[in-house]
Amino acid sequence: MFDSLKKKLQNIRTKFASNIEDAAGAEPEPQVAELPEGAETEEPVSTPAARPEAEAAEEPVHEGRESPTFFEKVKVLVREREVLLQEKDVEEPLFELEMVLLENDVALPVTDEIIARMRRDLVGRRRKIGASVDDLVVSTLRSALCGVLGEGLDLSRYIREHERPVKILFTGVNGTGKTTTVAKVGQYLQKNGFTVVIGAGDTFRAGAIEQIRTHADRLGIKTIQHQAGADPSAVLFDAVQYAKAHDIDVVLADTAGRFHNRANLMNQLEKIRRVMKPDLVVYVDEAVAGNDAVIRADEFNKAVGTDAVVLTKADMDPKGGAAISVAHTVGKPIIFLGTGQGYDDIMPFQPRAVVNELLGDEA
Ligand SMILES: Nc1nc2c(ncn2[C@@H]2O[C@H](COP(=O)(O)OP(=O)(O)OP(=O)(O)O)[C@@H](O)[C@H]2O)c(=O)[nH]1
Repeated sequence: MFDSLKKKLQNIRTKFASNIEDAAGAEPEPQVAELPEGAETEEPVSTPAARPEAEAAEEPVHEGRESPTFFEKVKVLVREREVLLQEKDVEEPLFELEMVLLENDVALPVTDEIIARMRRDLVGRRRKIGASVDDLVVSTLRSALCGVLGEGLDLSRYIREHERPVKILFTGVNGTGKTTTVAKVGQYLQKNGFTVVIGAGDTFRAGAIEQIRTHADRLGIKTIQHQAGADPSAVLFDAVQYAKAHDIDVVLADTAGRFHNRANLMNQLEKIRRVMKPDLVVYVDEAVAGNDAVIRADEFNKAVGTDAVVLTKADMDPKGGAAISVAHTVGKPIIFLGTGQGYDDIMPFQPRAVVNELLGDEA
């Protein structure tokens, strides 16, 4: 997943690290204060200009102790290794990062936001480098990426905190993996202890009812269906009634694929919303569509409103641009990533885990 972006980010890390090392090398070394002859009990002090007051206050005080050992002095120096970065020190790697993000389909405003966050975190601020410059780069990059990815949405928790049945309406463009996602989410919820019914609301595409029914039967989930061509609002209304009558926790509503600019289909969706009154409208699109998916999600949200997004086919997406951009652009969380064709191939979207995957690091 996101292999191309991952590899490029690794190169950028190295670039940032080498520029920061150069900048640190150009700074005056912190000094151990000259000790007056015979004054063995003095504290080691680093160059005062290199230390903010708050940190100076954290200096260990060896109260009632003899002079610090040589090892303690060295430890203080390593801990105090700092650098004051200027724009020129990070200009080049920031530009390269910008290019990498754009080439990997990260939307322009999101790229701008990431670069601005990196610049704000690095330039003009005295930063401790400690033992590894790479740690500084990774933590800055991590916080910039987490900043644009937002919080995510824990579906199990949402269901526990809402009145049952919780009604989830899945919408989106044709062929992006909506029906498969409904089945995957059904299994995910069952595994998390919830009961589920599926409404076969795609009455438009030939074979769609049989497709969702086959998935549901395999997973032991009840399907509510009408004839092909029936009014999807009526099907989904019946699914909600069934859930109420049988104390089912969640209704998952499949719908026909549609583009936001197809007025008749969007009116139909509006009617479904009025009749079914979903708690969550989930927009499904494919990660491989990159920026197109982000634009479509945004337009869908403006047209009918969206509460959360699922990005499918993340397993086939080397770039990761849509996954990074969509939440920030639409202002709604990604709830799941689809990671394959099997029912288990679904991953709750946890921004920190995705960033760790991208940076190839543990939290
Ligand atoms: N690799 C991969 N394939 C997926 C994923 N999700 C769905 N697919 C495949 O994408 C194809 C289309 O999936 P569907 O679920 O039929 O798509 P749909 O959006 O319901 O299609 P319409 O009913 O035409 O709107 C199928 O072959 C799925 O197996 C995923 O996360 N990864």
